[in-house]
Amino acid sequence: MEFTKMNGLGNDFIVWYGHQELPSDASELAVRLCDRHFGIGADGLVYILPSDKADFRMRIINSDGSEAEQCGNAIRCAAKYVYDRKHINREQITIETLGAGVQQVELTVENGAVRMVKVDMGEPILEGLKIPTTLDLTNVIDEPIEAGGSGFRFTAVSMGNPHCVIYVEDAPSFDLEAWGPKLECHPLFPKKTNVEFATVRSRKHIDMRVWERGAGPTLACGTGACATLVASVLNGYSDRRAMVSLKGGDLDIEWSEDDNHIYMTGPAEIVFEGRI
Ligand SMILES: N[C@@H](CCC[C@H](N)C(=O)O)C(=O)O
Repeated sequence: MEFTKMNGLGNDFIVWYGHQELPSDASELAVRLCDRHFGIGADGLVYILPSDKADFRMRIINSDGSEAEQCGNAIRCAAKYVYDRKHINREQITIETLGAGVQQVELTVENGAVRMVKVDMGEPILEGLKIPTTLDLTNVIDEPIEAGGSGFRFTAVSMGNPHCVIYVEDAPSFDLEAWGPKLECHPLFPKKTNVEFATVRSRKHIDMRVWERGAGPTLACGTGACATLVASVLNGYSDRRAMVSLKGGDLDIEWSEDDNHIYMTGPAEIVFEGRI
């Protein structure tokens, strides 16, 4: 099987092109191949498939074998892959996702290769988060949550996949390993959650570190950056457009007042090709 290794700000994927559908063993393959010692090593598998609604369809499997509804860094990688490998010759393309519908993607091309990708990530979902009991389902903003004997406050945002955004004093030095796993599997989130730890540096700049559902600490999370910007606006901390700095680099995120959509702009890279 031939694969391409790609990343978006260090959030890395094994990318497959040419399948008609997700293989039935995709989950086991993800666990084996994403292993950084016994496999190829990656945060997830990305399948670029045919679509009857868009130019392409993307499915993403986390390194633990679970499937995610959406992935911001992977969609930028998929867009670069199909353009650079000449499967499409347009700078505006559409990609269907499992949980966030069809997304419009705009490519910045230099010397025949994609350098930057802007994705219309759609509208953030603030309603219907399956959080039971006392919390108001339509507005889970700055609510208390307890994990491992410690108290935090969180804002819940879905970008098609679930995110729990928590503000901390200094995100880059925050102990992800201590709190990430406990919050990922917190009973408030029946489908588990991605957890973002954020520090607002100014109204236009947010530092964020992520503990991803099904993958643990990754260098970047595109949907997590979008969710963090939305949470920061809802809490009154930031403007509607800000740079979100992750361990692997920066994303430009805008929550448009005109159409309520989130626009994410960032790079994608092909690292190598291989056969397994
Ligand atoms: N890294 C991603 C998100 C990947 C999926 C996530 N782990 C989940 O299970 O929801 C991104 O860039 O958005």
